[in-house]
Amino acid sequence: MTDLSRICPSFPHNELTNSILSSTDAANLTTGDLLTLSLDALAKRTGRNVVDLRRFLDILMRELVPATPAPLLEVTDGQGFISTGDELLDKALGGRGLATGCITEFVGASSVGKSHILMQLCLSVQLSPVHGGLSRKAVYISTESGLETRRLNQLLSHLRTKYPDEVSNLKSENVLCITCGDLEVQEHIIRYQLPFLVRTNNIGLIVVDSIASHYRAEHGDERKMSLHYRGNELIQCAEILRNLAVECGCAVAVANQIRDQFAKKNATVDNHVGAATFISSQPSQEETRLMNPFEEIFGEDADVTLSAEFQRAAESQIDIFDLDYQSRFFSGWDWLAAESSGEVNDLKVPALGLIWTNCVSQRAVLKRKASKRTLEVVFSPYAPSGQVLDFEIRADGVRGVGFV
Ligand SMILES: Nc1ncnc2c1ncn2[C@@H]1O[C@H](COP(=O)(O)OP(=O)(O)OP(=O)(O)O)[C@@H](O)[C@H]1O
Repeated sequence: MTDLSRICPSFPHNELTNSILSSTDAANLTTGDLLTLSLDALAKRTGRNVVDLRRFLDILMRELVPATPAPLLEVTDGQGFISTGDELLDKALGGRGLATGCITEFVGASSVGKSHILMQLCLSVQLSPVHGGLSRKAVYISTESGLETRRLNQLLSHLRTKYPDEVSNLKSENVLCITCGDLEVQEHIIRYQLPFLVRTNNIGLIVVDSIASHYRAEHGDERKMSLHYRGNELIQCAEILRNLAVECGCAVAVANQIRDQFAKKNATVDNHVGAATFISSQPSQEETRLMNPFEEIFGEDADVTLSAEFQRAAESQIDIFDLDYQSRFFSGWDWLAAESSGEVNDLKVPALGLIWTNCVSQRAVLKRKASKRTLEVVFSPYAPSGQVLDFEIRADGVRGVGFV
């Protein structure tokens, strides 16, 4: 590869890398091609199998991604923040809460607490700056079941009790709610209605809960989801959100329910065919029941979620590795380590790919194991990554318990 020695002088040469490099050279591929083409495309162009290519790419990515994290941005005078209302949660996000002017993504499985945090922010933004708000309203775009007004009102009444001097500012009407029934409506709203709403209503926070559900619903059943197809739609919506954040000085917070794909415990993932790794068989009812340790991850809904998702995956032989390879890398999931330790049984990747990751300035991953919930900022210009905060969901909001 002609440009690799220039871009990555420290690239390690061994039997595997030299052999792949000779194939990529022959196919005239640049380092950029290697980072952007799908594994399928690379396999076709080089005639190499995806397992070797993946190993090679993992090595390449490790070399390219600096071992020391980039320094955090200094907070400038113009930079706004919305406090989450919880000191530890604010700290996890960099000290003062959710930054304005960019997109922050909260990633996690169902019931982990994404909506709770987002609702809390919809109220916090209404507080005056002295209490961590912006004295502005919020737009809540719901792509699922709509805004849970009962929960919002519960949070609201707690906040009003906490800040009696802010009662006149804190109103549920200050959370403008839009529900989108399908992807077309979602895109139409983000493209046309949202900009008008934000510019004319003193909006300090835009929430999308959740960004991926319609993309998953409308493209999810295809065996190979096309990142290119989704990418165009996504990039345009993300650009609108980001531009509004910058132009209007508001924060954008999106929930992203991770895409959950399953393989049976103890290496059922056994069949590498081209870019696809197949889940080998549909589990029996008994097997499905036995796998309900997944409840730890998915909470009380695990029965329903797991069996339905698993069966769909097994029936359609969903390709679990071809999708979102880069996204998985950026979300810190180490395929090689998981493979070698035989833990290829808990595959959870954000539903959207690299193209979406590139639009997001901050990503916080929420996890749940039994009753314990954690939040970790994976990347952020203001918060150090790797800090894991234990948190609880309470009627008065999300509360940090302590850093792990
Ligand atoms: N009023 C409430 N008070 C306390 N906890 C609540 C309240 N309403 C819901 N919960 C709990 O909060 C948890 C998190 O729910 P939440 O809706 O925030 O999850 P989520 O991550 O947004 O899930 P999804 O992706 O399915 O929307 C759930 O376990 C739920 O039972």
